[in-house]
Amino acid sequence: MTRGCYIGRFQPFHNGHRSMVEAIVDDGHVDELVLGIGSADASHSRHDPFTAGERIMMLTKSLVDVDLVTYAVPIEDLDRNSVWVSHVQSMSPDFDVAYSNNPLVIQLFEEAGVEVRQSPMFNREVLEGSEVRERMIKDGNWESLVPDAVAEVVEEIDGIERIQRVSETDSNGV
Ligand SMILES: Nc1ncnc2c1ncn2[C@@H]1O[C@H](COP(=O)(O)OP(=O)(O)OP(=O)(O)O)[C@@H](O)[C@H]1O
Ligand SMILES: NC(=O)c1ccc[n+]([C@@H]2O[C@H](COP(=O)(O)O)[C@@H](O)[C@H]2O)c1
Repeated sequence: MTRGCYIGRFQPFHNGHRSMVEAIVDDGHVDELVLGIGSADASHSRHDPFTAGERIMMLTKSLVDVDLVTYAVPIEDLDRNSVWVSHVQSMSPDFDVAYSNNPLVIQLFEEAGVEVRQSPMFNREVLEGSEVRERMIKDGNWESLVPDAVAEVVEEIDGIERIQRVSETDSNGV
């Protein structure tokens, strides 16, 4: 039995993330997949509007039809990159391979001796968290970039009102 770990902030979970999970399933290398919710402690900002619990709802409901056992595990950030992989391992079920397209994450796992697999970037011109958040703030068409289940969760939690309101006072970038 082989288990993988795919870490992301998922702010929000979008169709690029969903395509990456589908690529992991098609790859056939793992039987189970841990979804690590990075920056789990962050919420209520332009860059990180949604709580870890809300992100767990988004990805759990978006992946009900996927033929893979998945576990969502919140992972808080640490000040020290050098011990971050140990921190991830301490919070997660054991895994044999990490999935990421993030250069720093890839470097940290490889330096710790963990095999890393990447996927192609899917339609990255628009399938990017910052693009989805920008559209949410500007009342653009963000729904087409996320699974239907994510749009439903955003509606349930009044997510658009939240991100628009925090953006009025949060001058950091999306
Ligand atoms: N369109 C995509 N295709 C393939 N992988 C993606 C895509 N978008 C994000 N990823 C990968 O998924 C992981 C988690 O990404 P993350 O949650 O940071 O999303 P993001 O779209 O890069 O968001 P942000 O703009 O908020 O940084 C990273 O490894 C990232 O490279
Ligand atoms: N030192 C640290 O806490 C550390 C290091 C590398 C990645 N991370 C986190 O891992 C996640 C990586 O996800 P993304 O690929 O979505 O950026 C982010 O939440 C990021 O903050 C944290």
